[in-house]
Amino acid sequence: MAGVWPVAEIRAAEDRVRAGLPEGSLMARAARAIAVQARAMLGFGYGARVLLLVGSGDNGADALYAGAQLARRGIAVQAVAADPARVDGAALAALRRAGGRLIPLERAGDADLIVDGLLGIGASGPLRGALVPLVRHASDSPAPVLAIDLPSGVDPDTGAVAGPAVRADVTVCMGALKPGLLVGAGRLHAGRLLVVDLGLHAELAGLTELAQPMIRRLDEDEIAAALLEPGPDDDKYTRGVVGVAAGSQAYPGAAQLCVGSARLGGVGAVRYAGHAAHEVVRRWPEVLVTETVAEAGRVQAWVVGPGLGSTSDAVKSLRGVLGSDVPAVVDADGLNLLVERRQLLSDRGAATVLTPHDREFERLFGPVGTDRIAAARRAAAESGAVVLLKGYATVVAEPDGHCYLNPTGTAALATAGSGDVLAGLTGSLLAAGIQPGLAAATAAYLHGAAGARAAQDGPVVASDLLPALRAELAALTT
Ligand SMILES: NC(=O)C1=CN([C@@H]2O[C@H](COP(=O)(O)OP(=O)(O)OC[C@H]3O[C@@H](n4cnc5c(N)ncnc54)[C@H](O)[C@@H]3O)[C@@H](O)[C@H]2O)[C@@H](O)CC1
Ligand SMILES: [K+]
Repeated sequence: MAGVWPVAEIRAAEDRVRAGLPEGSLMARAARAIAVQARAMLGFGYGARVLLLVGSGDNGADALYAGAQLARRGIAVQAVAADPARVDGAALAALRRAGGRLIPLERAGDADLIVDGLLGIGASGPLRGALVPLVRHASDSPAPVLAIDLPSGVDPDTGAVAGPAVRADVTVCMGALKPGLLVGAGRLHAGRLLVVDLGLHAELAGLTELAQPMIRRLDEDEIAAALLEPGPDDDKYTRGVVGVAAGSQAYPGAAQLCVGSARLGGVGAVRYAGHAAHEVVRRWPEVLVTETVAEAGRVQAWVVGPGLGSTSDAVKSLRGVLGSDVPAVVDADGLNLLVERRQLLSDRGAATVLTPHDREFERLFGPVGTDRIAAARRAAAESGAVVLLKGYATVVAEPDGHCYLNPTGTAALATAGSGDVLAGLTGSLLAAGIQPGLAAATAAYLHGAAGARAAQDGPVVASDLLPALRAELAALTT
């Protein structure tokens, strides 16, 4: 399990760990890890050329100490400083002793690797002053980029990028994951993530005295563990039945896609209620169909909304689902109908999962803004529902503030019908008995992984996600 920690908590944990160690040893550990990764990226040693971009804080000092280690191995190391008068003196002396040089940007030659040591967790606001041309230099260079702790220009807590920012191939993250590496534009800028163990995690757990970190990123093993496998005593009812109230005469495809994925989340059966019953049963003969939610019979969770439209029948379906005493996923048209009917949420006894994209979110809760985690948390607290805020990195927030940041996904998932598949899958995981926040996070993970899998074979349309989901589930559970 990977905890993700706000900068203030990481700093507090670092201070405690540092207090119990000899001076400089944390930074030495950081520098070693950076140098090892730099050499791995170079693929060769002697004669390679490395350019360090050096800021005025400890991020810059990390770069200089790592550069010193590289220079000792015969690598030609040049350093350019944002402000030469404010670089860490001891770190610069170490680089010079090892044969590295501080030069003005104009004299920087071609490099085989650029190390971004401009800003780490001390960053605040958009890049200022001399940092901007240095970041431009990195963007214009064909050399791969290793970012120390965080790509400079990315907000450590939110991932927001408000101006020029480093695009890293690899980010060597110090001690603990920061939200900015996993969410918003920051995720795109971070590239591949490696976390260096600085002994912070015990301190972080102790500081917060929480059973679970407030923000988490689930890994493959946790997803596999969340998926409940049927036992020998299970039948179709004990495994859970999911109800789908989606699609309409105008949008029968949304019903087919939503039901298509609802079949895959480990339930024993799927019930469909709506005006696309004919199309659903033609595509998926195993599904039990009715015209209305009231006629559908017992289910353990509902999905309502995809392709539902805004007719009086659509409103009836929404009321029927939210009036039930089982967990429900509300997506797409269901969310739009909720805007004028917020009472339906506050009257609920059972759990609700809302799955908005940004525009749907804005209609219900106001603008998302640059802090996607804070936005999802605010909406969850306000609505009492689990809020799954879709995006390149999907955020799932629970009403008490616990969050999951989804690590999977691909831009290829921004395609019509993709959300219908996500909603159906979330509903079936709920019906199978998984807790709402975990069900939403698991669905986002599987959906993202299925998208990436499907994208390997070419352009992705939503129907492709169904076989890819099956393959993903098989890979996880066998
Ligand atoms: N504290 C520790 O024990 C450790 C810290 N480490 C490194 O230290 C880093 C944090 O160091 P610092 O706290 O010195 O902070 P940073 O090195 O991130 O930068 C702080 C400096 O940048 C300037 N700055 C902030 N935002 C700016 C902006 N938008 N434009 C231009 N300048 C800006 C500030 O005025 C300040 O001088 C971590 O990210 C990590 O790389 C590691 O060495 C591991 C150990
Ligand atoms: K950096």
